[in-house]
Amino acid sequence: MATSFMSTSKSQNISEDAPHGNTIFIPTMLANKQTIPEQFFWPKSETVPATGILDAPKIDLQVVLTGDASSVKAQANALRAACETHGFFLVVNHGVDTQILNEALALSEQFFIMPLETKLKAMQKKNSMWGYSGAHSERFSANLPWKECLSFTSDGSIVEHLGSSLGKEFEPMGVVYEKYSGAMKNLTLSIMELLGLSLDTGKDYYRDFFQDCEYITRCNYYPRCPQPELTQGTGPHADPVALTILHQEEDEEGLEVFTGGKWQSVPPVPGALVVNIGDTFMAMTNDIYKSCVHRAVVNRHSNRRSIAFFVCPQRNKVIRAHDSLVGPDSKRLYSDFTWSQLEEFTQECRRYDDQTIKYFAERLLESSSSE
Ligand SMILES: C=C1C[C@]23C[C@@]1(O)CC[C@H]2[C@]1(C)CCC[C@@](C)(C(=O)O)[C@H]1[C@@H]3C(=O)O
Ligand SMILES: O=C(O)CCC(=O)C(=O)O
Ligand SMILES: [Fe+2]
Repeated sequence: MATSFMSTSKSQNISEDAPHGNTIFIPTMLANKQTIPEQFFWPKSETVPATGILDAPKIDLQVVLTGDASSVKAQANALRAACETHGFFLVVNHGVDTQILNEALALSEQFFIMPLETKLKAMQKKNSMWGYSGAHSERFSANLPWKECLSFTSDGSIVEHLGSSLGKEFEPMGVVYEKYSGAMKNLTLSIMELLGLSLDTGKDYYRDFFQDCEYITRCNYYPRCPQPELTQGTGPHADPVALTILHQEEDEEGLEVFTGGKWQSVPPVPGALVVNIGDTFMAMTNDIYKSCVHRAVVNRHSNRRSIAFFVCPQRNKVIRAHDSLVGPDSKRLYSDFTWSQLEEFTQECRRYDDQTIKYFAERLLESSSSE
């Protein structure tokens, strides 16, 4: 099937063999138009503006790692209060090198403003999370998010992947994202220690479980949009993974959380990283901690960049709530599962949204009761 690419210049000679026969939409090439294609329209119910600012606690990691017992307990209690309600918190004094954080953001923008031909060389292939995506239009044909993504998975060298798909001149870019991912992995393990303390499962319980975790480092680019009120940068969803560490650029708002019955903005805080509980960790707490619905909105005046570090358990490890978290008066809400099963469900069975884990849990219970 011939495939067209939505670009500003019809004469642009670009590849005709887009994956899966979809029309590929490239938001950076649509940003200067007066209107947006209808494929980017989202239901009005999902584009209700935010009416509040989230009060997310600032967890000081230096205090957690070096403070006295009472200071650590105070941090653990603040973390618990946030995770029991909306699952979002900020980490400050996180120890991640500011230069790596800034370089990773800057390099992502350099990639997204490159010619389409270059970006298409790194196009995501079917059933692979690795690579470039233009509004996920290679996968979906409606409710497209107004964003472009470049995702790096932990199953291989980012340097080799970029070098082989884009050319040796991109290998230094791979070095930056390998350093970035390594720093985020270390930060993840420190956060897992505090989560263990906050749940009284012990400092090492989740740290040990996620020692061999998988991850996806995803650069998001949200170009300015001529009709932001009609679309979404990233639609309402809960992250299916265990934990997400989000680095958002300091002078652009966009991230919003649905909690307290309304959308609430999570404005950038200089020096802070945003962390949110994902569905997998919520299941590991038998829903004591919440994986909240969130989204990213866009605007007509400026671009926005973010880098999401998605933490997933090693794909065949059994995900099961610690016995101490399933009280005598409560039942296990999830049958045992693996990340591999949940990831397949998100990619194959239905498009990811704010109900996915509910449907997945029902599917698990059905299959375990039929065994
Ligand atoms: C397993 C995953 C699927 C998505 C990336 C991720 O690694 C974790 C978050 C998921 C996602 C961001 C949730 C919202 C919808 C989605 C399609 C997106 O907007 O990017 C999801 C990601 C995906 O590429 O499927
Ligand atoms: O870019 C953002 O602010 C949020 C992105 C997000 O929620 C995601 O990629 O899962
Ligand atoms: Fe998310």
